[in-house]
Amino acid sequence: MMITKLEEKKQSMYDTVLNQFEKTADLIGLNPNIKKILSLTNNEIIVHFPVKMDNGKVEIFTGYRVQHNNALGPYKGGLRYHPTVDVDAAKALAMWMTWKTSLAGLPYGGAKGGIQIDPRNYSLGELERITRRFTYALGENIGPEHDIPAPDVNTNAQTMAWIADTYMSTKSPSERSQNQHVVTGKPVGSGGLEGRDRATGFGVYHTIKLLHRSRGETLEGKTFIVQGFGNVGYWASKFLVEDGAILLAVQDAHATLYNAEGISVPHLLEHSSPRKGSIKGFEGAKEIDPDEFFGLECDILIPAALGNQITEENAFKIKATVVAEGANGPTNPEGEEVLLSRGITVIPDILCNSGGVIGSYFEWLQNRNGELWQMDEVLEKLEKKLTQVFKNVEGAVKEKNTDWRTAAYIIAISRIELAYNQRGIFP
Ligand SMILES: NC(=O)C1=CN([C@@H]2O[C@H](COP(=O)(O)OP(=O)(O)OC[C@H]3O[C@@H](n4cnc5c(N)ncnc54)[C@H](OP(=O)(O)O)[C@@H]3O)[C@@H](O)[C@H]2O)C=CC1
Ligand SMILES: O=C(O)CCC(=O)C(=O)O
Repeated sequence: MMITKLEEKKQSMYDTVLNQFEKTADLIGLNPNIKKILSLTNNEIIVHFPVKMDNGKVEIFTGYRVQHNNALGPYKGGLRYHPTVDVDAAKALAMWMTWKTSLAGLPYGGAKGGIQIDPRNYSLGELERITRRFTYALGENIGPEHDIPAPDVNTNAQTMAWIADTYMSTKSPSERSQNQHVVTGKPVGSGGLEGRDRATGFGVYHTIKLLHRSRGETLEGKTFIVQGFGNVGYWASKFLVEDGAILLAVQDAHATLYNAEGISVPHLLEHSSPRKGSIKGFEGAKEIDPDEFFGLECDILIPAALGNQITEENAFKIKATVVAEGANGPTNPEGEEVLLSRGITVIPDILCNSGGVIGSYFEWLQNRNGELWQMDEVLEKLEKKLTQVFKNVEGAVKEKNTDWRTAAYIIAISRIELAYNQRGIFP
């Protein structure tokens, strides 16, 4: 059977996460029974549901929720609306969530899902109806103590508000308010956490800062380039520039922009927001060939878009000395081998972008306890938690004399192994 380019890409995202897992499992001598369990996903839920479009016609949509593992707590992870969403992509992304929540020491497992659509093709009203029908179709496969979705690519606080409202409406009046934490990343005012919007980007920035600090450097004058100017790319850029770094180039799905003098983050946001997120046409930078992006001279590269962007085909071009993975799975194993052999430090996704799920955990606690946390309190707690997680990984890098991803995986997988062993199931 002929494999299309797109299918090859999706296939390799799942291969990537399995390769990373198996490498660590072998390194730490993971109990073979636990290895078997973690190699597979617990549940793969696929739902088909009808939605009436603005023109009166009915379209059938396909939605996914893959629950990888819940040894440490309820399943947790985002929902993505994108044409590349399918069961393999969701499996890979769900596994990454398991490692991420474990590494961060959160009482969660890992899940991911979404709908295979390009949301740009639908009106706001249609997106609302699609989201509500998807939630209804998922039914009790999600739940505040069972599986808690959150925003990911092309979903946001509004999407989460529709999900929470639909899910809560299926409960009896007395139970409704106890179910608000069925999703995190909600709008502030509807149970959302102050600061969850910036939590992932803040984490990307903070881990980059900590890495530089551990080398006796600051971010003042450091140059960086960002792929993706959505939630993660924007907030990471904003915090970095506020700390003295210079944004040289930005790439999204529609354009690649470059300015040797630095790109203004607020101006680029102002330009891109009303145009549904695209940076194309921004006057504060020149548009360059997308193929030039990874080879640009800079200190830090932040992939903050989709998976499998840094591969053996372009890793040799990268000039940055630090790759900070805002996206999930942006580097394939072959690409990483090239980066490491060239002395480039990779801050792995499960550490670098973990600010998002840590923020989600705070929101979940806030809802569960009927509290309202303030922005300064949230950012302080987030910074403290991220610093602790970073130091744990840094310690393992030194102790095991290994790269950052392997160190992070050793911690994450060992914690899950310990939980299984403590239950006494696998002598
Ligand atoms: N949101 C969160 O809290 C978290 C997100 N992540 C990960 O971060 C990444 C980005 O997520 P998020 O910022 O939320 O998503 P958004 O939807 O907010 O933004 C996605 C960005 O990626 C760009 N993009 C899409 N396809 C391509 C492409 N082929 N080449 C270049 N750029 C592209 C989009 O461009 P365009 O607008 O032109 O389509 C957009 O700028 C994902 O990998 C996600 O899983 C990880 C942890 C938490
Ligand atoms: O906030 C969350 O629960 C998960 C966010 C997410 O999807 C991710 O970290 O990749």
